[in-house]
Amino acid sequence: MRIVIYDTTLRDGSQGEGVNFSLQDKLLLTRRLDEFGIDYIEGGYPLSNPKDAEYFQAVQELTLRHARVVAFGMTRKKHTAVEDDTGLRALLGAGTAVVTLVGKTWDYHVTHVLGTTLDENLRMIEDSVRYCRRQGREVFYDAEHFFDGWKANPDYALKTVQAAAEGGASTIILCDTNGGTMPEMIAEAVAAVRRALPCAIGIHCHNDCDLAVANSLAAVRAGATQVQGTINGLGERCGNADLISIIANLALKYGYEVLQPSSLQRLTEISRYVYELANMNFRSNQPFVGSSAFAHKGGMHTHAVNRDPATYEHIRPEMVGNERRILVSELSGHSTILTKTMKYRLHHDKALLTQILNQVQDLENAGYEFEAAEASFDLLVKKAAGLYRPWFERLAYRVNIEHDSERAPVTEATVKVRIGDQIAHTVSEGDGPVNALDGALRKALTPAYPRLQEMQLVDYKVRVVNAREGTAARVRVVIESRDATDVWGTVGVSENIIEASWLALVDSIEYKLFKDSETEGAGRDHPAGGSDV
Ligand SMILES: CC(=O)SCCNC(=O)CCNC(=O)[C@H](O)C(C)(C)COP(=O)(O)OP(=O)(O)OC[C@H]1O[C@@H](n2cnc3c(N)ncnc32)[C@H](O)[C@@H]1OP(=O)(O)O
Ligand SMILES: CC(=O)C(=O)O
Repeated sequence: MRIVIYDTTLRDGSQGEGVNFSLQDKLLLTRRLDEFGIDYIEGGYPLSNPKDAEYFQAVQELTLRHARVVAFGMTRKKHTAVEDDTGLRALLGAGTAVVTLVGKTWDYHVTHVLGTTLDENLRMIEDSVRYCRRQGREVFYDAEHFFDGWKANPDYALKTVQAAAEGGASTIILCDTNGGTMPEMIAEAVAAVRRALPCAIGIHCHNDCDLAVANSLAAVRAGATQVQGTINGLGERCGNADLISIIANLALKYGYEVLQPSSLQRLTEISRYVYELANMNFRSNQPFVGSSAFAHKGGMHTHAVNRDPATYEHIRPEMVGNERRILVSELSGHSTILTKTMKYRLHHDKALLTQILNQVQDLENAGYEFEAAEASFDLLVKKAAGLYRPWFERLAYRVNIEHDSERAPVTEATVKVRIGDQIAHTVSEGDGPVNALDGALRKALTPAYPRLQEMQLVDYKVRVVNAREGTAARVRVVIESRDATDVWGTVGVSENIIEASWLALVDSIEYKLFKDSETEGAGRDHPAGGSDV
């Protein structure tokens, strides 16, 4: 059986705190959602603002393969003729073949928010739906607060959706607008409405009890055939139902047909695209698509996963476009170290693996953390295995910050290193100490290693690791770097934040030099004429 997926990231998603899509963002996302295979894309609320109204004009220029774009609006104002209602005029002006109308279900909302009678609300619903139908639109009807209305006054709640059906709505979507309903209640009400109405039923849940996904699935099990939600669960208050989890669960756990055959493998990609577009951080523990969703840290887990991933994975990560990761930490056992050092073929040397494991545990005890610093771990392994030869020798560094009342602080770093038999002594200014050190170190090294120009530092995180010691506490600095092909993390720990940054920075540069020499052939560019790796 096929379940229709209705995405409201561009409308309800943008009602989430901190979410604001530009017109260009909205058009880009429309194209991506279409490519991903979404059936209906709710593009916005044309009455609300000029950007949304403009979107519906601009979107007509896009050639979409599959998705249908939907405009959203509310039922006519009380005691207003449909032809004179500005909301309906804006909705129809959007020019979409499908419109979604939201109307009131809960009697309390009708009397206290709309300030009208129960009968007038029924007329508002039926008139509005019928009018849009007469204008040639397919109409979806969002029954706002359906489940609260059902609890308070089920007869009236049912009359409101019957009015929408009378008006000609093709699908009635039951909304858990306040997100406070439990799954059994959702299932019971959906089944009851399904028995009472001739049209298709949909579900639209909010996540205030962290149940929006479970509630949406319960509704489908009770007969709903359309699911509304947003990518990554963006939306008002605690958000909407997360379509990422809904799509994966419908397809993989229940075997429903959803979207297109290739959509599932693109789930991780679309999730991350929306985070990027919304300028939000990824949620690493997000089910199915988070970077930790298939990350194994506990030594016992890694041991078993090496034998068969199904021992600690409910699905194969590639089914949703994600990947398995093995994390190194103080919780690692020999199997983790073995897996992470596979490329060095150290499996025969149990003593060395134990030495590396002990070193990781000691360093983590001293404040290091290798989970996000796999490049520093790689250098540690090289050193322990005798595979490390320095690309340069660090002789000295100095950082100076000058600040007077006349101008903003100026940071200057000086670095002295030996490369082969040459000494390089360089100076650089920067936005801050790390930026200045990075600049000076590169100035010193780039003439010998030009490919360092390809890399850049993309993230810098600092954390106090033993806060009770006050200013003598150690700090951990994690730096993320990237070049055209890879992203890597390095770590440094010290009582001095600049020294911790320097350690992480040097690791980052050394890792890049080793990485390039390993891909291009051992020894390339190495001042000693070749490394053993
Ligand atoms: C559950 C949902 O998420 S529904 C979507 C909610 N989304 C938004 O509110 C975002 C976009 N909203 C907006 O841009 C504005 O609120 C607008 C343009 C829709 C309306 O703006 P305004 O006319 O200034 O009204 P305002 O926002 O103050 O109040 C809402 C009005 O809608 C009326 N209203 C609310 N729901 C309905 C409905 N289903 N049918 C008819 N009228 C309704 C209210 O009674 C109120 O009208 P009143 O001031 O005449 O009493
Ligand atoms: C329609 C809608 O967004 C809601 O009821 O939550």
